[in-house]
Amino acid sequence: MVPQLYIGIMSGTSLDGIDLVLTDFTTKPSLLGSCLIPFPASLQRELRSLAEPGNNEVERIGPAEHQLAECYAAGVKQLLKQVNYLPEQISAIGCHGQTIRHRPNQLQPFTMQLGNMHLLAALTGIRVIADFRRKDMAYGGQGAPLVPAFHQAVFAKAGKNRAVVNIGGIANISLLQADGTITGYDTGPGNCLMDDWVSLHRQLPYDKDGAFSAEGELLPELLQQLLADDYFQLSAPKSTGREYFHLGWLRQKLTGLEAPADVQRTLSRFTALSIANELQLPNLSEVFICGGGVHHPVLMADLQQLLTPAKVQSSSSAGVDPDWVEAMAFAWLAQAFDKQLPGNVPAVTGARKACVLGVSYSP
Ligand SMILES: Nc1ncnc2c1ncn2[C@@H]1O[C@H](COP(=O)(O)OP(=O)(O)OP(=O)(O)O)[C@@H](O)[C@H]1O
Ligand SMILES: CC(=O)N[C@H]1[C@@H]2OC[C@@H](O2)[C@@H](O)[C@@H]1O[C@H](C)C(=O)O
Repeated sequence: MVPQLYIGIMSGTSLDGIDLVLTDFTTKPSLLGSCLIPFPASLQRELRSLAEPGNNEVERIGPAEHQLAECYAAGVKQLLKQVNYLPEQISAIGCHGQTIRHRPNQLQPFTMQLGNMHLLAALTGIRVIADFRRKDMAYGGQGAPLVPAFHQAVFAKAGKNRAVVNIGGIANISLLQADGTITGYDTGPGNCLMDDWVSLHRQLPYDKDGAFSAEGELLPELLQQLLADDYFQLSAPKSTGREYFHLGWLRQKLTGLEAPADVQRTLSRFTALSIANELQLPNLSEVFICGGGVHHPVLMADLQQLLTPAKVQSSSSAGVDPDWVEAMAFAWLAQAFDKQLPGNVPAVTGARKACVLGVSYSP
């Protein structure tokens, strides 16, 4: 059997760094190695700033894409060294790129992921598959979320209603039903508002182990304000991003008199509720959590309380490391491209048809 080794690269909305995995798809998907490359601080600042509509973006995108490709390539080199593989043994890299704008609902919808993929192919000597979202959008889809097809491939179990929840910057769910049907969408913020708030008040990049949330008391009125936002009333298909859920959005809901720790506690409850409200299915037996939110104990405890009797657990209990699911999904999408299999799920994104997603960049 010819080995099918694919590298997946994901740098998500949290901008915490670049996730890389080497995945073997020769039989069932198996993780051979992984690493996280932090962004140089200046690039992280620039990407954060490019994700907010501002000035002179065209001139700034070029160098940012170049530097991003260099960081992705350095990550690939580190990963290959770590697992002791050579570039020529790798079938392809599936690279998500860095989302700086996602506007699926306007008259001329668009989504933009940065990364000079030609340069990544040239620097690594490995073929790159990228630009996964825009074909789905060309057929009327949201272009997101795209992980549900991969979630189905690895988490679905005949006869069981299961849900997979990715809690990154933004949270998205996949509902894998007993009869094989699949739905899913972005539920709203994952960690992004908690990250913004703890960074403002404690100068920390994130609420490590939920410590700041655990200090505060729930503010029921604020919670209702947050949940009353229009996004939560929209029906699926729907997807969102940092251009919608950001500090300015949160500030509009505050009186200014709240204690910071109470706001943080309320944000973690709000995140849990905005996810759990979408998972109220009869006979939902298991909920698998992946993404960085799995490490936030206050959030996880709230989710378990809100979803009982379903069992809320890390995706590791289904044999998939929660920190690498998204990067594995982009390795999986690259192998789907090579097999010319559809990567989107029209019932999820709203696209008019199932499509092979991605564009190939040869070295
Ligand atoms: N020990 C921890 N305690 C609390 N929160 C944590 C911990 N570790 C990670 N996180 C949270 O997880 C976030 C990163 O999650 P992840 O890497 O899944 O996001 P992402 O992939 O960038 O986002 P998205 O899925 O929206 O693209 C951090 O910003 C932080 O909020
Ligand atoms: C436009 C974009 O980058 N969306 C991301 C983001 O992060 C989580 C959520 O919002 C999801 O819609 C998507 O990522 C995953 C990988 C997806 O497409 O399934």
